[in-house]
Amino acid sequence: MTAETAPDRPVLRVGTRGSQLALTQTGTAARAVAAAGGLEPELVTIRTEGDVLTGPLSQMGGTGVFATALRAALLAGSVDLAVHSLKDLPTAPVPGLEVAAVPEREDPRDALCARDGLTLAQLPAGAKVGTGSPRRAAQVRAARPDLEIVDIRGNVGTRLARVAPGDLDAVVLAASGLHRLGRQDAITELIDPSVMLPAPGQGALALECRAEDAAGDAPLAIGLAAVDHLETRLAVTAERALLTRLEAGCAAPVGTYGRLRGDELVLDVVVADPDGSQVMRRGGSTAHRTVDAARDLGTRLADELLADGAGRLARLTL
Ligand SMILES: NCc1[nH]cc(CCC(=O)O)c1CC(=O)O
Repeated sequence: MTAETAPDRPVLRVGTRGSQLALTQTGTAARAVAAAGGLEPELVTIRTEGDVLTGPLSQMGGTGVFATALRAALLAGSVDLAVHSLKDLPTAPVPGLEVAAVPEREDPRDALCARDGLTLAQLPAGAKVGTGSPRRAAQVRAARPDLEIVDIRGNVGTRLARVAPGDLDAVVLAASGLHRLGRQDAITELIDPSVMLPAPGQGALALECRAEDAAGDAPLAIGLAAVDHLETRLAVTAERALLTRLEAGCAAPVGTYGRLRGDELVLDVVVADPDGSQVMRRGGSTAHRTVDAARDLGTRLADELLADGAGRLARLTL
């Protein structure tokens, strides 16, 4: 990318989706890994199934539409590193690949972007709120049953542009994406997690490479170790273990938020009917700050929810 510097440094080929958000966050992550490993980053744009298909995301047939092509490029050796939005990455491990680093998370909250500076509580009855996410729809409906949910999709800019006279009164988007794109000016409320729990992994990135490149003292392994962030890894490990046990995908009506509070790892969960009629909440914590304890916490909360009948809800879509 920066041809004027050190032409003799080995090149790090980094796969990315072509959206503006993907290019921005991949560029930032790639520069950090490359700088720490003494490498020269080069972005390789890969067109994914999720960029090509149109229609509601919740009906596009399951998880991983964004990740599959990047993973194929890693396995084929055409790139050495893939940068994913963690919340779009399927939980099933891929033989031969490893999420070797999870950098420090951005703000995990969802953001309301409404006309006239309005908050969720201030929107008038009947106001139209756009989202393609069953998780967001369920929690908006639970908080404000009088609002109308409109199913939308498209990239962040497209969705923001729908907030216009005669169209939508508001949309809900991830605060992290808006920050990365420099569009935080559009945010009228950072929705508190007590009202809306984010998607598992929201705001975090997953840096994935071939398993044989993840360990040892090769430049890439050194670069990845330098950007890995333990607190974020613990939080997202608990969130993703929950999702795995619920057998829910990234488009499921499941919200969860893990974070350290003092010495404890705390996890909050919501599983909801997308129509807002049923909302199940759960919380738990562990005193052990290890990846294994984080995984156990997520699995345990999922088992408690399943025992209460959450399995039906977790597999519902809009
Ligand atoms: N499913 C789309 C998607 N995937 C990742 C982000 C950005 C947020 C993140 O990095 O978690 C977004 C946009 C959004 O949800 O508003």
